[in-house]
Formats: sequence, C-alpha cells, structure tokens
Amino acid sequence: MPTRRYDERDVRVRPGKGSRPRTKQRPEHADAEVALVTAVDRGRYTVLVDADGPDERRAVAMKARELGRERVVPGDLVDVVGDTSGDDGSLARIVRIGPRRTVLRRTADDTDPIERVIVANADQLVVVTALADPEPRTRMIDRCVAAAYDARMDVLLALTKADLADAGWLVEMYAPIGVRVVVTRTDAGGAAGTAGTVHGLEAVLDALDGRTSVLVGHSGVGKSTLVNALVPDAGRAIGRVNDVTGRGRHTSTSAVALRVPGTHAPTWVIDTPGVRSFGLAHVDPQHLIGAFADLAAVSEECPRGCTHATDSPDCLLDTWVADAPGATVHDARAARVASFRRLLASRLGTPDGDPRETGGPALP
Ligand SMILES: Nc1nc2c(ncn2[C@@H]2O[C@H](COP(=O)(O)OP(=O)(O)OP(=O)(O)O)[C@@H](O)[C@H]2O)c(=O)[nH]1
Ligand SMILES: [Zn+2]
Repeated sequence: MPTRRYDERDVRVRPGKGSRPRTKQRPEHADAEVALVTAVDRGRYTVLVDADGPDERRAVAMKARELGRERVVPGDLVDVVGDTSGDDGSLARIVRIGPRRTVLRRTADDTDPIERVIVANADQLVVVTALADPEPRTRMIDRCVAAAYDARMDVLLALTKADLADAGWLVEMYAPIGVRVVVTRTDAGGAAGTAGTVHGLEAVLDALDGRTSVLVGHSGVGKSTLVNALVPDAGRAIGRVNDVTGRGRHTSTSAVALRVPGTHAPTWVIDTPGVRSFGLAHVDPQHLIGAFADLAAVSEECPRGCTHATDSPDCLLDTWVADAPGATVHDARAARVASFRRLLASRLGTPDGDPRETGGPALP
C-alpha cells in the first residue's frame, strides 16, 4: 500500500458536517441514537441502529427538515430520534450526520461541475474486473484508482473469471501503485451466481476483513456472483429494503451496504449498482500525487506549477528516475512514475482511452 500523506484537503473533508458549530437543536436530541445508513431510496433511509452492537435493529428513517439539502449516503453514521424501534410502520428521524472518515465522490463526467458524495466512511474501493468476457479495460481501472486515491481510500482489484484468461499482466501493471490484487474463478459449467462455487474467496475475505469496501464494476464482470458468494443472503437484505420502499430490485440504482459474515471483525461491502465509472472533474492533480508518498516528496522541489505529467519541463520525477542507483531501482522508479502519470492522464483527459468511459450513467 502506498503510504498516504494527508494534506489540508483531508482536514477539510474529514471532520465533515460534525465540524460545524452545534445548533440549538442539540440538547433536544440528547436522546439520539447512532445508526449506520445502509440504503437510500427516494427520501427513505434504511438504517441499522446500534450497528454491530447488542441492540442492533433495522429501521426506516427520514431526514429531519433541519438537515436541509445535505445528502445522507450509505456508510454514514447518523444520529436518529423518534421511533427507532424498527417495528412495522415505524419511522425514525435523522437529525445529524456524523463526521466522515472518507468521502467517495463522483462527477457525472469530466466536465460536470456538480460533484456528489456517493458513499461515506469506506476504507477501500474494490474494482471488480473480468479477465475476459468482457475484456479488462485498464482505463476504467485507472479512473477508479484515481477516484479512490483522491478519496484516500485503498484499492483492491478483484479479477474474476480466471478460468478464462491469465491475470499476470494486470498484477504487474497495478502492483507498482500499491493496488492489492485478488483473483477468483467459478467452476466451469457452474450455475450462474451460485454461492459457494467461487474459488479464491478466502483471499477476498481476507482483504475485506474488518473494513468497509465499495464494490464497482461494469455489467457482466461477475460482481453479483461475487457479492452473492460473500453475502449469501444479499438478495434477502436487498429485498427487505424494497419491501419498505415498494421498489423492485431491478430499478434500484443506489448503493446498498451489506454485512459480510464469516470474518474476524465487522465487515461491510457497499454495492453500487448504478456506478460503473467515475467522472474525475473533482480530482485535483496536485492532491492525487499525495497518494504516492515517495513521488510527492520528490515533487516538492518541482518548478512552480509543474503538473508532473509526461511532458512537464524539468519535472523532478524524471530526474529521480534518471538518478536511480542501479538498473533494478531505476526500473522500479520508472514503473512507479509511469503508473502515476497514467492515473494523472486519466484525470487530465489525455485522449488515449475509450470516450465511453469518461463518465458512466448519471446518478439518480
Ligand atoms: N467463466 C466464468 N464465468 C463467470 C465467473 N464469474 C461469473 N461468471 C459469469 O458471468 C456472467 C455475469 O456474472 P454476474 O455476476 O451476473 O455479473 P455482474 O457483474 O453482476 O453483471 P450485472 O448483473 O449485469 O451487473 C454470469 O453468466 C456468470 O455466471 C467466472 O469466474 N468464470
Ligand atoms: Zn513535477
């Protein structure tokens, strides 16, 4: 994993809404309970009150008027009041959004000025990619890595369908930038989406254990197969949400948090059916290099305004590679700089990729 350097932008992001001056409502809500938001659908929030605690219960909540237009997203820890029993027909009220450790944002495309928070408090972005059928798209993976690193999240590359093609070249491509890779395959001829037939699941569980991970992936890559294997009752958990909202699974495009059983510490995956790629308009190239501690240190003495891109004059990243002691270090440094510049290019819109991947569908 790259050692991340935190800068003033993290400071702005991390305290989230909790850093605002407390309002006068606070004493009124002294009895509030903390709940984890697991799903959001048309103004109704599914929350888990006392999540992972002895009194855990699922409840439905609405946003209190005092929160105004502030978005509440899956992964948020919120304060709820009112009827938090979770009984049929009960409705709680969300009165506060807790401080957010991380914020995964997305813009609809690279020119979209509106950025939306899609998930809060996740530690890791899991990019699910098939090794074949459909072919891997490294540009899409790069965009996900850029979005995750900007959010100060780790990246796990989950390569599926290893029965169809080799994973080696992708492991080589992503290892230099601190991306952990796991490889899975189902039994040839196994029934589609059948839980328990996924090989390599232990490594996936190990990488998820104790963390909150957001899963993204294009249609057909085997994401549902993976989620169903990790969370055997995923369908039921999602069904519960829809009983409440009356909305069918196929039309649901918002993220859903699911608890993963069989791990050592509380483990969550947040599935994002509607998010297949990331617009990166909100990603600041100078912030992106902060995810690469070694490169960030080298670049501190770069000429003013240096973008550190491939063609930047006198960029010290080039000097660092050229001055490497010996061929092995040289190659390692060159690979790392090249990988960073690839991510940077995905942000700067360097036209070397598939235009269909610049954005993805608009969020609801
Ligand atoms: N050969 C092979 N096929 C797989 C593997 N994993 C999943 N599949 C198949 O790939 C197809 C797509 O899998 P899904 O899990 O539905 O993919 P998804 O990413 O959820 O796709 P959407 O449902 O369209 O979002 C199904 O026919 C699966 O049976 C694998 O490891 N090897
Ligand atoms: Zn530079």
